[in-house]
Amino acid sequence: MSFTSFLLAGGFAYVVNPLVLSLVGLGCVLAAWAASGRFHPATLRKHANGRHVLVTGGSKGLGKAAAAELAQAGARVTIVARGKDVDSATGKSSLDAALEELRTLHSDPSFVRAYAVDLSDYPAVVSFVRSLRGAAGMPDWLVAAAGSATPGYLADQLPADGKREHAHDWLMSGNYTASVNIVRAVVQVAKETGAATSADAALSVVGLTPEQQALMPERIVFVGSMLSLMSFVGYSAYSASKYALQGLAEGLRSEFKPLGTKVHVYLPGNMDTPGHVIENSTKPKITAELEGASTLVTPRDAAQFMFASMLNDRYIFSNDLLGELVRVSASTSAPRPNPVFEIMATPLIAIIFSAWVAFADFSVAKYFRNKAASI
Ligand SMILES: CCCCCCCCCCCCCCCC(=O)[C@@H](N)CO
Repeated sequence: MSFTSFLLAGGFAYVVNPLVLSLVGLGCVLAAWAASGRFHPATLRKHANGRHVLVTGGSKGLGKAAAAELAQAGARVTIVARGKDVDSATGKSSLDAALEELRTLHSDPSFVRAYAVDLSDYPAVVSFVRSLRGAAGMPDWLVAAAGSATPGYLADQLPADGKREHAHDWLMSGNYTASVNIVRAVVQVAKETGAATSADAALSVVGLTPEQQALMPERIVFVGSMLSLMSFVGYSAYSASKYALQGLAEGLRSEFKPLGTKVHVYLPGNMDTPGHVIENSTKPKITAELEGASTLVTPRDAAQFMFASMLNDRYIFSNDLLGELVRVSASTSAPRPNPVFEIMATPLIAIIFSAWVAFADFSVAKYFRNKAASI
């Protein structure tokens, strides 16, 4: 064997083979991802028809789009939002407007309900769940879609005058605390049922007696973001709250499994929503430039992808192709739907992702260099 053919054989074994394997893995991962996100209205109808679904943040954006799909699928839908913002033209809050709109989509308008609740206020959330239980029963599914984004540099988001309420605090309360509160309130109201007997103690699972277990939802989906698994300039406050949500979901996925409660985390990219318009008003230019890599989707497409993936029992998923790559390369305790293909694809994704991070650091440096040069 000549030295050249030795090198070629070595090169093939060490570079081409792994590359081919990685590409095959990636192809299979992406094919499975696309298939699991394909929405079939009949499938949602089959699973959601007659179920009671509670949607937080249901007055706008993804929450409202999700509620619309559910209403069309014949679910009993309850939306919750703060409901404080009143449209000066119509005199109606976004919550009332969404309720009206959703009722037109349902074959039985009385199946759609709306409650104005500040989800960051735990006692208020508990009394809401108590009254919901009386009015419509406990939810079969819980879609925790409440949240918002106010990007900005940390140096521009310092607490003013010792005021506690600033981006790093209120994104935590609006995105994380609001979501954990609704889950805790549902569990708390479930725990108010039935006096515990000694038999219950033996049969209790993760702190709930059989009677209480029956009141737990079948599915809980937390709406995170691609920024639950990565971050960059301008998103420190937002991303922290979305990482927190992801950690919560990861713990609860394991804990609620013996109850038969399936936990999911959805990691959308950017969506064409009222919230997106607001966030763009405080978004640094460089932040917008870096996230340009993800495409804007309609909340309806995002909601459909979410339900399709949930019903395919994906635990953590993104509708964005880059989001799927980020998920596959993330090192978490999330179960993998296709472990073999994902492990095969990982080296290639890790190379692309590292290149992106280097590119992002370079872009940030260049942005501020050019900014300084422009004056
Ligand atoms: C192999 C992997 C390559 C990785 C490339 C990463 C691309 C970065 C795109 C980040 C987009 C962030 C979208 C979420 C935005 C969001 O949640 C807020 N705008 C809130 O609304």
